[in-house]
Amino acid sequence: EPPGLARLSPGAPPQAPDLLYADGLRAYAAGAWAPAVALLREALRSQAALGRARRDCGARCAAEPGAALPAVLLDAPDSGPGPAQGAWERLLLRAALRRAECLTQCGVQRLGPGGAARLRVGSALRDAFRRREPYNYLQRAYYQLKKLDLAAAAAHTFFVANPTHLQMREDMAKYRRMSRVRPQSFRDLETPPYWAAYDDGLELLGRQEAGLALPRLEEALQESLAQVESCRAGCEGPEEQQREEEEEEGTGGQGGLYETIAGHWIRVLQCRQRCVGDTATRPGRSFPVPDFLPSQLRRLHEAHAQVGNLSQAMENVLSVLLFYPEDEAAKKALNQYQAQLGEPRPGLGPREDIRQFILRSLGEKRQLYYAMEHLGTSFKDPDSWTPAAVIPEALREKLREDQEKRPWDHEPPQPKPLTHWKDVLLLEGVTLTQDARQLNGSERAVLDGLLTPAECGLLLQLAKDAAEAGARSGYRGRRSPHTPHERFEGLTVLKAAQLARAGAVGSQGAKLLLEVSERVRTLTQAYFSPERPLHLSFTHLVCRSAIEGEQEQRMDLSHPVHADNCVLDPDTGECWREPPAYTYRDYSGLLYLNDDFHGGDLFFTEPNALTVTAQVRPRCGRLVAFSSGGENPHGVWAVTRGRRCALALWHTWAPEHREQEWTEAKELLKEPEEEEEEEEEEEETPSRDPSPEPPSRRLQRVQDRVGKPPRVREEL
Ligand SMILES: O=C(O)CCC(=O)C(=O)O
Ligand SMILES: [Fe+3]
Repeated sequence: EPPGLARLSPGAPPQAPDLLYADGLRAYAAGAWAPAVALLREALRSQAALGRARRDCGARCAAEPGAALPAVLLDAPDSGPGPAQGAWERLLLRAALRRAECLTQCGVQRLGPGGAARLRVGSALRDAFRRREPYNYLQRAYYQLKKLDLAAAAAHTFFVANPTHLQMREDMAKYRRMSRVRPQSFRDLETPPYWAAYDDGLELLGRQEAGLALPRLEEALQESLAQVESCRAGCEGPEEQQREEEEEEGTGGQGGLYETIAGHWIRVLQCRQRCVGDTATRPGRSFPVPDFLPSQLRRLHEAHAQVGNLSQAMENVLSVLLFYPEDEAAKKALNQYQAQLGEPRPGLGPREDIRQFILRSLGEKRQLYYAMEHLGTSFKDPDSWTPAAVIPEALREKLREDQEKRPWDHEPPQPKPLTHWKDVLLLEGVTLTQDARQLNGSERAVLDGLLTPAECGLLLQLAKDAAEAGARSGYRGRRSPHTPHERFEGLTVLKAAQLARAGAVGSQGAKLLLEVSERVRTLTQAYFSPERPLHLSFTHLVCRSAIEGEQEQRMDLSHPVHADNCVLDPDTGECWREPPAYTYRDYSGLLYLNDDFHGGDLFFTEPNALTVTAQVRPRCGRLVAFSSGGENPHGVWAVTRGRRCALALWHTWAPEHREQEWTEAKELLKEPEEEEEEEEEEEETPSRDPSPEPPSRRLQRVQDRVGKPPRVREEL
């Protein structure tokens, strides 16, 4: 029997997560897949049970009369005559003893002998669980057991929290290629549901569906608050104490009774204050959604106002004002709602949940600032709404200085509305393969999975058909403008639409070209420019082919090093944003369609145009996106065999440089049915589309040619 299985006797109280995990990994290493799965799952279950028990017990014991703090102690120490000297000490410590007793009993009831203390895990393991490491092992074990649905779910769960994990990226691609894995299999087994509610709410709002968005937005807010509570309960657990011991190790943090109590209490408060940020940080991200709660309240009041729920709009906007009393937009909205409501409604105030939340948080901040001023502890206030009055005078000056000195500490480097990221990461299996850091640059990214093999096939066919149509009309594939050793064919979206209209190419391909360019635009905007819309300014499908017999001793490039929106001077490294460069291009995208050619890798260089800093191999569905300026000089190595096709497109912030042809092409490609609706009586003119073929069949043909998705037997 593999090690550790004895731990899994049914009905027994949960075992310690770290022991289970260690046994699970041993079983895994021994290739005992089924026990590995059982143990790893039990480790996750036990860890979750521990969290739940702590939260529930915390809530229950806080509500227990004997264990709650006497009301008299809840007032500030200087608010009038308190209990007689020495009495508060007795009251406080008696309540603490009683609370500890309650928590211990509750833990034993919920988790068996030893309670929560028996299950506590070290910080390294806690981090591993936070990083969702067990899911990486789980997915492989499931895979070995041929449980592909679960394997894909586990892989996805891990990948969500580790979006740049290289191995998992490849594994994910393999799962996607497996015909027996359905898209629904890629589900997240861990992310708390409030993110789904939050994303749904935003999406519905984006579609002007305020009525449908409201329940989701409300759910998101309530569930985020619940998550904050759960996180806060965790702050009272032994882990915090342990962290404290670890941090103080070697610093001789041995105080007396009150120093120790105060020290521990400060840690608990610091931990609690971190909870909103934790709740607002999506799995796999380093930074929280900024102003998570106030911004949800803003959306709520606006949505309520839109559907005419004025009193709820009031409650929510008043809640925003609790965070930011000087918020001009909120004040204006408030006046408007008041005017619309007519007579004043005395009962109408801010939301109770938010009022409580703010009061409690401010109380904690006061204590933390007090300790900072008088005990020298540190506290980095995570909130931007803290009123200045809460910060002691003596600290204000210093904090301001720090802020000026180190702005990056206070402004996270990527304060983008992370909601859009969902689209980037999860849009039909798109994955972030390399980010700017991995590509040694500032604004660069490689994303994979934008096209299926069938779609690449369709676009390649389009390029081929268009080239043949050109040849028939006496227009031979030109030599490349960049090198005499290659041929070069470019097809714009408008040309593609015209050819489709004339029946020279399939309209499927032409439509796909439009659709895909929009897909790239959406992703590029989400990734690089979420707060400012990007427009397509130019799109074309480019194929470069090696001219046979002219490849010996080639020294030149397929595309010399250049920047896309400025004229690069390699001698000085400067880049002049002036004509003949296309100065209005802001972001570039290259979406590759194939890899069956030699050479042709894209590379980035230093501004000297010589030193290569990163290199990308084209392949079907891979998008390289980057800012178009002098920070991204790039070129293409010679294509020495075969034909390399890519969709090259540029995005602009300037609406006046939006591609007109795109709209024209869209018009041209409108379904005949749609046109018929407009011009009801028009006869169908067969010349337009000589041999219409049902789209499904045409797609099928492409699939036949590209080959079925390989039934992957590869070792993961
Ligand atoms: O095809 C490529 O990989 C790069 C092309 C390019 O840089 C351009 O057209 O500006
Ligand atoms: Fe370029």
